[in-house]
Parts: sequence; C-alpha cells; structure tokens
Amino acid sequence: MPDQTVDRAGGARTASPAVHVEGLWKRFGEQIAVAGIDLTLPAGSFIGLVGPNGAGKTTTLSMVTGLLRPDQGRVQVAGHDVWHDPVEVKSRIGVLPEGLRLFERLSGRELLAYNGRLRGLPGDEVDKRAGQLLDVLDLAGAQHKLVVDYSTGMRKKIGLAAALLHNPEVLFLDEPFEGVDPVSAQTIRGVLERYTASGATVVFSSHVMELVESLCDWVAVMAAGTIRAQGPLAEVRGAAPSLQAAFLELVGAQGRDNGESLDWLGGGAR
Ligand SMILES: Nc1ncnc2c1ncn2[C@@H]1O[C@H](COP(=O)(O)OP(=O)(O)OP(=O)(O)O)[C@@H](O)[C@H]1O
Repeated sequence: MPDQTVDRAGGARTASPAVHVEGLWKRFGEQIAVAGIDLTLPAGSFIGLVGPNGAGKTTTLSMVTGLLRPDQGRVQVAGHDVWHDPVEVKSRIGVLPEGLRLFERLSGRELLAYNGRLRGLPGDEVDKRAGQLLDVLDLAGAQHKLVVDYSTGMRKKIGLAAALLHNPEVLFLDEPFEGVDPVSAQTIRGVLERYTASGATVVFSSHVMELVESLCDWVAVMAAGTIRAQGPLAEVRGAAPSLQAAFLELVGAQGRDNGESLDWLGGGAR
C-alpha cells in the first residue's frame, strides 16, 4: 500500500512516484521501439517526454497507460502495477492518446456525459463538471455539435475534457498542443497549470522545446528507444543555453546536414 500524503488542495495523494518503469522493452518485428528503459517520474510535477520522430515516446506512453502490452519490464503508476492491477491504475489516470479515437456520432456534451458515467460519477456531478470544462475550454458554443464535425483543435480539447472529468491523479497527454491555436493553447496551459498546482501530475510528449521549457519542471529525453537524460529541467539543460540546444546535443543531432547537400533547391532555375 503506497504512503499517503496530503496535497496543497487538501486531497489525499500517494507519495509514490507518479510513474516508475523498469527494464521496459517493445519490439515490432525487427524494429526495437523501446529498448529496456528505466524511468522514474515524480508525483506533482509537470513532466515533458521529448525526443525526435520515432524515438519511442508514443510506444512508451501506450505501455505506461496500459494500452499496449510490453514484451518485458514493469510499469507502476501511482504505486500500482499497470498490468497486474489495471482497474486501480485506470481509475487514477486520464489519457489523451495519439490519434485519439472518439465516438464521432455523439455531441461533445454527450461524449463527456458518457465518459463521466463510465467513470462512475453521479449524473449531476458529471453535468456540473462537463459544463465547467466546456466553458473553460471554449467549447460551450459547440457542445451540441457532433464530434465528427469538430476541428482538430476542438477534438484535442474535448479529448482533454474527457481525460480530466474524473479528476485523475496522473494525466498522460500525447502531443496535446498539436493542431491547437495559440488562444486555445494558452487556455490548455492554464488548465494544466492549475491541475498540477493542486498536486496532480502531467506527463506529456512534445517536439516543441520552448513549450516544454516554459511548462515543465521535469524532463525525460528519448532517442532510438533509449532514455538519454531524465531529471529536473535545469539539470537536463545543464550548461546549454536552452533546452533545444541540450536536446540536439543529447540526441546526437549536432553537425547534421541541415540541407546543405540540396544545392539545387531554391525555386529559381529548374
Ligand atoms: N504498431 C507498430 N508497428 C510497427 N512499428 C511500430 C509500431 N508503432 C511504432 N513503431 C515503430 O517504433 C518506433 C517508435 O515509434 P513511436 O511512435 O513510439 O515514436 P515517437 O517518439 O512517438 O515518434 P513521433 O514523435 O514521430 O510521434 C518507430 O520506429 C516506429 O516506426
């Protein structure tokens, strides 16, 4: 039984790490997507998982959230084993996965009502929370529109609302800001900052280093299925002038051909 502590908002939270991963492997045929990683992410932090395309971020998040079975290794979320204690873990987490699949023929409001009831919340509480989330995320005007007619950014926002509705302990977001306009991005930031300030944990993957640098207090850097660095933001950045510079160094992207070999490219002579 994990130790209990009380967060700043007075709620009981576990003192265990938000995520603890040991020797996690995943292979797709010949392709090793995740090569035996160890990861410990502290509770109550805003955590960025960064890495180049194909680094293994989505595969890792899928295994950590119980969506994809690892070939080998152990995953604990909030002190509970994801694969031995899946119901306990799923009641404590919210997930915004990559390539989010939603019930397209429900309206945004119906989708939240469905998710809330599935999570075991009473109907009036679901109504109250859904109304508030729709307002804050600027979706109130579109709440009766079918999800199939939502834009990319609106889908991200309704997915985020569905992931937050049951007030999870740990929230996993795969590229939450992709396709989201700057105003909505600012709103999402505000919601997430409020959420972590009350002691909850956000783990999100992103390619946008400026965003990670401005939001996160803890960072894990992945490349080629391995963890290249993990720790507090300042520690991972080290002496580099920015997280972007540290990232390029860590993933071995310094000194690459940045298009110099494309000497025919310029839009002039064909
Ligand atoms: N279902 C699958 N079948 C085969 N290969 C896969 C599958 N899922 C992922 N891979 C491979 O595993 C590797 C890691 O992919 P993953 O999607 O986890 O990377 P990522 O870091 O999330 O990348 P991106 O930033 O581009 O989304 C890639 O080489 C990818 O082609």
